[in-house]
Amino acid sequence: MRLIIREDADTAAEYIAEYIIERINTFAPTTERPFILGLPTGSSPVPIYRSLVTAYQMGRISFRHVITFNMDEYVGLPRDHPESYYTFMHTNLFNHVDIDPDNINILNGNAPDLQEECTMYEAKIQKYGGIHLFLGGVGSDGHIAFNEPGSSLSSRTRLKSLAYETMLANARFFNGDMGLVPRMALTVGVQTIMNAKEVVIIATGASKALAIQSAIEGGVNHMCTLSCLQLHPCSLVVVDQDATMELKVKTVAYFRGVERTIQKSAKTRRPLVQTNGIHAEPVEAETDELSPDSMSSRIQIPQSFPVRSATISYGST
Ligand SMILES: N[C@@H]1[C@@H](O)[C@H](O)[C@@H](COP(=O)(O)O)O[C@@H]1O
Repeated sequence: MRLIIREDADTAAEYIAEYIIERINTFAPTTERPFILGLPTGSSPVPIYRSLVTAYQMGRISFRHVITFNMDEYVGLPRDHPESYYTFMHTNLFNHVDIDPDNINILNGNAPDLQEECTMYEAKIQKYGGIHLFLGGVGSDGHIAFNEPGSSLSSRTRLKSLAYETMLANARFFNGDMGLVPRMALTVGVQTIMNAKEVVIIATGASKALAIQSAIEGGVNHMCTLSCLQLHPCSLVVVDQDATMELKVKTVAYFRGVERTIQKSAKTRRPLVQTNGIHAEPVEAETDELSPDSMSSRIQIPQSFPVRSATISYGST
């Protein structure tokens, strides 16, 4: 897992938007070989979608050959309800870019047979050969998609009851009225996300700090389903300063050091290392350039240290 820390929510979102643009453009999708993108809802991804729309308007990205699969949808909320995830995605992204409506996949929370809907969704993802990049957010209790605490780490797309904490958090979208928040949702499973070739998570704000601490410094645990990413060969978590508040100084220093090393290596333009089928930056020992105000400046970094390429390169464990 890699952790990228940015000053605030906007710069964290900007980082991810640029990352997605780079991934899609490098992939150079076509009709025969589309890019398969998993997408989340929630307030955290909104600035990412805003940046993607701007990039599209500037001609920097096209969604013509991108196929999307959304993470989840409420059960029983009409599709055109202002708070349905269908409406959210169209308002924030799909209505503003050149995506083919046939390439948009969102679970139907009003399907006559919800189990069948979930089974078909999984099958459709498989049909396309899996998801290339799954973007996600995280709940304050560490849930990913709607995989609430206690979810099976081997779960697939299915019907879930929402946790009280999630309903409380989402009540803000329903005029603060808990009674209006749907109690159930369809959601991709933890394993559905784990099967993506790459997973990128946005987590911003102090309310996510405990979840981030648990997912990064704790063990793999079904009470914080985001922690499953520790087992993913290519996962990236992008946070703002506030979301790091519960992390150890040493943890923050380590991940900042990794990023600096990668940036330095990129500048020297050494040949790329291939890790898990994805291009990675080469490894180089970190020796200097600690900014005086960074937490890392209080930590002694040896002149050189052995680093496994998989530890420090993009797509690290
Ligand atoms: N199902 C969604 C999650 O996918 C999302 O990550 C979470 C956090 O949302 P926010 O970004 O608004 O904090 O909200 C909901 O529970």
